[in-house]
Amino acid sequence: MRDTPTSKTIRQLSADRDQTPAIAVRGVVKSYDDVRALRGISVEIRRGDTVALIGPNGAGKSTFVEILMGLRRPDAGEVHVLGHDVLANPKAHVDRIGVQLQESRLFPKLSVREYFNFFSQVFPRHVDIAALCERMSLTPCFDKRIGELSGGQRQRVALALALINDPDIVILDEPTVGLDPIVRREFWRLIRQLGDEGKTVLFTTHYMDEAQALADTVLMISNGRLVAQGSAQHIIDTAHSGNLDDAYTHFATQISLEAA
Ligand SMILES: Nc1ncnc2c1ncn2[C@@H]1O[C@H](COP(=O)(O)OP(=O)(O)OP(=O)(O)O)[C@@H](O)[C@H]1O
Repeated sequence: MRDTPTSKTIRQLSADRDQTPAIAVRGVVKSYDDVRALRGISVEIRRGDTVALIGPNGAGKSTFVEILMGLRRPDAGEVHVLGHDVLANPKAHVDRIGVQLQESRLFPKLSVREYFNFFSQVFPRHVDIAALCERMSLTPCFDKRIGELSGGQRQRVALALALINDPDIVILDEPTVGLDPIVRREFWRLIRQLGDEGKTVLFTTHYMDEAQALADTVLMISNGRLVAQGSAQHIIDTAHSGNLDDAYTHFATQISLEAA
């Protein structure tokens, strides 16, 4: 007799699938000619976690994120995103990821409406545009050009575009850079909401207070290596420092001295 799955086994299968890490990376190495950008990164990120990726300029953060997105191929290692083997099929996961570009990369002459229309055509599954605009407080600027908006509004457009396909993983590149303290806090609220909705959020930042305030897990990359990972408090305790700023300096300096 053919084995038909019961509803229990289907539920179990779906529960098992949900336990697949959002991101699982093992032994990832990447060089650009003689520059060793990543020197063996291994990390697992649980679904629904908010993760801050921090590290000095040139540490390898962008290379790491680009590999997760399937835009760059590592020289060695394994990369799984939402259970998909990214190296075997770099496109299988792309419609489940949302990426916030730096607002400065948006074309100033296009309107918010044109951007939203374009992005919603790109993705077969997308959220209700009017509701997304409302949530991002962009309804009054819907027909304005990007060049007419304030920095905070442009950044909200960039975040909204990352959410258009209702992604499971949201990647944010320095989401609050250049924003005033009030708008920055507003962004923190929006990012927390994404976590509350069960989305996995991975953001890069140079602001330690931001990493501390938002992240369940902080990944600290220095010179192509993952030098610390865990909650902000765990990293602070490991470095025997009083705050994340000092812990960051501690680990980054340690690695620079080892590399010298
Ligand atoms: N396309 C490339 N060709 C050659 N070298 C590169 C390329 N992209 C990055 N690199 C080098 O690889 C190293 C890691 O760069 P990466 O951009 O990943 O670091 P980052 O942590 O994102 O830096 P930043 O915070 O400045 O954006 C750096 O030494 C950088 O100069």
